[in-house]
Amino acid sequence: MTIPNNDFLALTLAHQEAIEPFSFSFLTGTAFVEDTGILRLEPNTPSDVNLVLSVGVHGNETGPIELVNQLVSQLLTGKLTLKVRLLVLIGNPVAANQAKRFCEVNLNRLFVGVWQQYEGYEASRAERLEQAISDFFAPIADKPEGLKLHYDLHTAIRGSEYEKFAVYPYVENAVYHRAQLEFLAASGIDAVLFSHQATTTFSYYSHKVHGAHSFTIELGKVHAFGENDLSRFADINTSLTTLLTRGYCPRVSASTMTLFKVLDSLIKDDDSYRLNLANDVKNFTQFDEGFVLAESIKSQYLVEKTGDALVFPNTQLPIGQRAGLMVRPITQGDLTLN
Ligand SMILES: O=C(O)CCC(=O)N[C@@H](CCC(=O)O)C(=O)O
Ligand SMILES: [Zn+2]
Repeated sequence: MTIPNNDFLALTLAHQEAIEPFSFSFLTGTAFVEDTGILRLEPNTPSDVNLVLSVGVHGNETGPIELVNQLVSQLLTGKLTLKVRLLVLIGNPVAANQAKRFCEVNLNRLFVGVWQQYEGYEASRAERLEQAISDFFAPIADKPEGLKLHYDLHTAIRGSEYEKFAVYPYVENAVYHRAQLEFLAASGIDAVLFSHQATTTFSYYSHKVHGAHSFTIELGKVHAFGENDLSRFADINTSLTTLLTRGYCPRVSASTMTLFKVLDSLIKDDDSYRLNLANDVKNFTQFDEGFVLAESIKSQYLVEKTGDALVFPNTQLPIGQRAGLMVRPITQGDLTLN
């Protein structure tokens, strides 16, 4: 058995809950469909590069799903030669079939074991996705030369002053990886946010638990299946193609990217919680010092310094969840890079 038409996305959507595992050979490797939306490709020639590409952790963020599905198809048909170990994860196939961000709970808040506190589809899917990554990295546990990479590709709910941006998950020693920043620059990323605290996102999970170089990467605005202009992903398509077929991360100077440190997470603390901004305000909109950006009967958030900006504003979520990230521009000189 193979993947019909080399279309892993179609197979996944047609078997959204489960699929019997199967494997087959293709020109430059072996493919293992391990579960629905979980595909491992092993190259014929051994590689120290172990790459996880996850997409559709939010079901309605279809652009990256189409992009990665196209790359997988090109590998399976022999148009591209596989030179790295690759794990492709379509995060939330059930929500994707319903064109929804999630069914019951936001999957991207359930990692690092938080799924244990929940029941239902997303909780079991978070457990399955963590297991898939653990299994994928297991063979290189004792190999210091093994490079672990995880790029979790998303699209954002609203427009953005920086169309493409990455979230660098919290790094305890605050030493950041120059080569990975340069890879992000080569991938057409316009801005990077450096997280200030541990979270329960997928990218934080693979960094914290597996020591991977891991990022949430936002590639533009959400569109429905079939309505994405894949030419807008040309830079990351090229950089991922180089990584897959040559086995290294292409790099250009990181100086093209605007860098931000995350100052605060805004937390929805009550049903009365609201953000004082128009619905169509873009990510990275800046505010003046003292502006009351968020308020509820329990709290008020005043902008600390003129120029501080807001990313991911959203109040359509349960109490206790993140309603936005406050960020402030920094320079490369503010960072320790290795
Ligand atoms: O546009 C939005 O408001 C959300 C887009 C999105 O899904 N972003 C991720 C970021 C994850 C991270 O902080 O690393 C999310 O909210 O899960
Ligand atoms: Zn998302």
